[in-house]
Amino acid sequence: MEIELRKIHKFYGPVHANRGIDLHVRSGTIHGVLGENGAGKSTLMKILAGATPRSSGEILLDGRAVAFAHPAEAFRAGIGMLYQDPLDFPPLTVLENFRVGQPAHPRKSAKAWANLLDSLCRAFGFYLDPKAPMESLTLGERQQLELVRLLSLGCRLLILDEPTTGISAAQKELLFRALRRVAKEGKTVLLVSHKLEDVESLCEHVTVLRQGQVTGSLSAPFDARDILPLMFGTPPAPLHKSTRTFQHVSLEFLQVSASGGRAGLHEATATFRRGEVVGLAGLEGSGQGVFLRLAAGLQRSTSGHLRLFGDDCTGWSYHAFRRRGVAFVPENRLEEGLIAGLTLTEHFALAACTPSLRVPWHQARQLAEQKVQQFRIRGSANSHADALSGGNQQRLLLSLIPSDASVLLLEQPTRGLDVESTHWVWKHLLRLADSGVTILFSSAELDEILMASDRVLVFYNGRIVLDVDAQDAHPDLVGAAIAGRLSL
Ligand SMILES: Nc1ncnc2c1ncn2[C@@H]1O[C@H](COP(=O)(O)OP(=O)(O)OP(=O)(O)O)[C@@H](O)[C@H]1O
Repeated sequence: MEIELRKIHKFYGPVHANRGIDLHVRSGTIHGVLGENGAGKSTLMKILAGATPRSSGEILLDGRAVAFAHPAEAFRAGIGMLYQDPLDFPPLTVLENFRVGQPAHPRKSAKAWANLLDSLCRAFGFYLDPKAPMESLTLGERQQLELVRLLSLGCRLLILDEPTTGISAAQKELLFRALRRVAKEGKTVLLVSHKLEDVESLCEHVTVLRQGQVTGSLSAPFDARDILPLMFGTPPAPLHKSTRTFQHVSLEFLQVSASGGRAGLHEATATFRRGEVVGLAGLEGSGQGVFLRLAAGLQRSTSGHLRLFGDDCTGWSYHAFRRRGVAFVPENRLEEGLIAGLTLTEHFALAACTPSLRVPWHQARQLAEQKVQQFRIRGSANSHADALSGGNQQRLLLSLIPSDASVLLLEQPTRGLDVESTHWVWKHLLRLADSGVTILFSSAELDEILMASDRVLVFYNGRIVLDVDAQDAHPDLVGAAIAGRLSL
């Protein structure tokens, strides 16, 4: 399917998110759309997928002008979009999710649907248990299911919004192989990303957006020196880490085991100190998620002990951890971290958690306005959390971290952020660490782990298999540990 977008404009009230965008994508190609946070990429893709109306401009599919009032219309025209957080139904099984949107075949048995799913998965090298509850799947697996579902429904243009954030390197490789195959079969793929490496390894063409406008279109082979100025104007400043020493113990894990995730956690022992930044690496579901949630009181251990500032905190509730200064920033911003439909002011009013029944609106509003400035959130105190771009939602989440936090636990703190926002987030976090906050974070990006950590813990199959200081954390060593080729 050949796509041509002409002079697309989109206003969200006063926000001019797309400012006359032209985009031409040839049939059977993989085309990248790159841009920093808030550049207008998701808006443009949502317009193409019928999820939001354009303010003006034209869309041509195979030379024919189209107008979609609804995603279902775009879908019927062969356009499918795989969102950053796939739009699936967590309480349903894999097979039930696969059947969503499929035409009714009263005589087609569950077995026949399972066989269809199985054959599609096999073709791409995916393995998905049709009976598994959706909520037990990793993000990468949820993506795989959505991909085969969209293809089985006859999509000829696949739009993927930041598909490689939060998935493992192995899952990324599988996904890229699948997308190359899809393009070879003549389908068109649009890949929205911040990551040059993804575009370099997958795309034949790339269009770069900045502040709602196209700043350039390039064809492979790409050179980062050409692309970065198109994305950011001037290249972002490199991250500077101060050298710190760590003495006082804040958090301890002593032989802690727990169930949950894909591999659970087995006899984890580790000690963390004030001011230390510790990166938790590992393939998705290798135990690092369970580890963070245990430290936040969101999950209970089955054996072992946890200590917080010397006190045994095994079995404490989330609120007990919270009262002792533990703050948790989840990966799923809109599902767990923020509340869609509530404004920034309402978020600060909720976070204030006063024991009285009176809501401190005035203070909450002032705080929201102050944080918008301080965290450079593109929005206002009245903006709804779900109306912010992904990067701005992350800034809002960080601005909600209580000022008295002494242990900060973050899942994928820069997931979906561009290079500049990633640097901004880390500068902010390292300032907190400098003031004595212990920071534990998980990330699917090895670069981020190596860039920001004072110490690296690698999880494999539910166990900590490597615990090293940053200066000894060579990419080869950490990579081998992640891949399970190392045991302590
Ligand atoms: N529903 C909405 N209501 C109001 N403003 C919006 C809405 N959706 C997006 N915006 C604004 O439009 C601009 C472009 O946002 P968009 O999500 O398209 O950017 P993006 O390039 O996809 O960013 P990110 O990579 O951070 O997701 C931003 O300023 C954003 O705050």
